[in-house]
Amino acid sequence: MTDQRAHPPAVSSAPAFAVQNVTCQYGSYTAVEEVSFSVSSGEIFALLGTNGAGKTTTVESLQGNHTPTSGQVRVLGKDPGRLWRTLAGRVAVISQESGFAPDLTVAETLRMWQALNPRREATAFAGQDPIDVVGLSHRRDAKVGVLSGGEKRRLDLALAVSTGPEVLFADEPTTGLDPASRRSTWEVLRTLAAHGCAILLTTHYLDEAAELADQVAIMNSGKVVQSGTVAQVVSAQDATISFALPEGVTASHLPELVHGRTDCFETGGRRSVVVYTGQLQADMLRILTWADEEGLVLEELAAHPASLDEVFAALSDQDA
Ligand SMILES: Nc1ncnc2c1ncn2[C@@H]1O[C@H](COP(=O)(O)OP(=O)(O)OP(=O)(O)O)[C@@H](O)[C@H]1O
Repeated sequence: MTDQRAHPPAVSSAPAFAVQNVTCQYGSYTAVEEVSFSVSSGEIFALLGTNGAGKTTTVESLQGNHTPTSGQVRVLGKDPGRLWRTLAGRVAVISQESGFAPDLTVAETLRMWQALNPRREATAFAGQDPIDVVGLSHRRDAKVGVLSGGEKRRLDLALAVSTGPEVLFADEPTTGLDPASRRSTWEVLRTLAAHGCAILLTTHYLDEAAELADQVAIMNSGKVVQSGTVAQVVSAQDATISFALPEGVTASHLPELVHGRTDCFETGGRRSVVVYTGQLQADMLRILTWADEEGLVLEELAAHPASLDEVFAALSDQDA
């Protein structure tokens, strides 16, 4: 699979879209509180969070569908609440609810869309039929009403691709897709970004965010509680070192040896230890030096940085 991210994206200095100190209230209930982020051309930004964290409300304010109680929202330099129409064709939206006419075929739906939203020149997938790009060629003449959920998602993507957008708001674009379709959607998103499109991705699939996003923000109870590159976000969580305890060695040696906390467990009559550490390199060096000095062989020795799933679970647990 070609990694389009290997080519540096066309990043300009002005953000393609941004929210600054945005707060959204429904009556007295604060759904989004002082949220800020800014995304440049060619970047993929993943907005993550538990159910009800405030992602949709934030995205709706970027789409001009929700006016924040306070703060500023800009898309391609414009206030989307007032000037959404002027952004037509330049901004594409993949929403969770597709509003397609069920009696039109896939091809007719695309033609109607293109008539309403003229395509920009020299964009990703120039010269290609968007229906082919998303792998819907075999359903070109099928009525939209009979498409499966996954096929409708792909039609959504075809319409988004068809105008060559500068900004794409993609709300859970791979929900309901089989693994192969999911991967091909990732390729399409990467190609759009490689051609300068700024993408806001909301997803509950953390592997998807880890795979695609240049930046992520994790929301919880209306606030951004962690943000940065995936590497920065996972570095905030402890890494693990694990190994089988050699015969005659007890885990009580380890707390003095390492910075992190240790856990011991037994499986199949074999005792193993896990060290949770914020200082992976230093603790690994201490463990290896200790084993070397003691003449021990550490079987099943492994080191793992934290995953986005673990960071997400830890932040959700804190809130709980
Ligand atoms: N129109 C509304 N009136 C009152 N409360 C609302 C309204 N819309 C959303 N909320 C509340 O605001 C909070 C944030 O909702 P939002 O839909 O933004 O969350 P989300 O992160 O997108 O969740 P999910 O992952 O479940 O889609 C939730 O507690 C929700 O119940």
